Amino acid sequence: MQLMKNLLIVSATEAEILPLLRFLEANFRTVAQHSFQNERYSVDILISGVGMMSTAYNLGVALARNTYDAALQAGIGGCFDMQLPLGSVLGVASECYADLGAENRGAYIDIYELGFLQKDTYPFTDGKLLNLKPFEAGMGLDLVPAISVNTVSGHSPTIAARAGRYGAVLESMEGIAFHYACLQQQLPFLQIRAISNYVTPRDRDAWQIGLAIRNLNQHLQDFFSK
Ligand SMILES: O=C(O)c1cccc(C(=O)CC[C@H]2O[C@@H](n3cnc4c(=O)[nH]cnc43)[C@H](O)[C@@H]2O)c1
Repeated sequence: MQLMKNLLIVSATEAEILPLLRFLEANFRTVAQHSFQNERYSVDILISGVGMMSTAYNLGVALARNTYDAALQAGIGGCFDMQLPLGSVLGVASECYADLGAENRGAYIDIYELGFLQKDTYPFTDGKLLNLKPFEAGMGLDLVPAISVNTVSGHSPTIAARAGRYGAVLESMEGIAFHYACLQQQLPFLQIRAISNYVTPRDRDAWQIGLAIRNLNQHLQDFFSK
């Protein structure tokens, strides 16, 4: 007999996860608001808010209230690699802070150089939060490095500095909070991001948010339809 898996899906905004919500409403039993079940899965959807602080708080509350077998973070994100098509869906192999530190005129001093955090203090490994055992081995996605920011990169010198320093493929505003909480709880996890925009000087008209949300949610629906 197969045991039911208890999953938490975290999304910053309802818009990013609305198609999956509609799918679950239509195909699963609704047991409470944003809480669904079928024979194989119990799925809670948490709208965590944009940014690391509200994600950390709301995720902490959810993890204190319930016991989960795994957590997914599903959202859109910016991409440093222009060879990857907009709308591509990727998993995240590692996360790191990219704007927690101090400015020194044109230079950036990170939290480690400032001496407030050690690069290898658990759950950090060389300053990164690694996902070494991704949920369902990454759900068929390519796994890439990501950074988290409070301020979306939108100025050429900042973009060049962050791209050079971290070698990341993806940028979001919540990923590190999710990795941190899951690693601390020793909870299997996977962060999934669909590329809504390239990380360039701000050009909101070029963002493909609808395409990214469709592809992200299709990937999740395919997973629950298997
Ligand atoms: O305008 C809309 O219709 C809309 C619908 C759903 C979501 C949004 C967002 O703006 C979500 C913000 C969310 O996206 C992540 N994100 C996207 N691109 C980047 C980026 O280049 N750098 C950092 N974060 C990015 C971020 O995690 C926000 O939570 C709009």
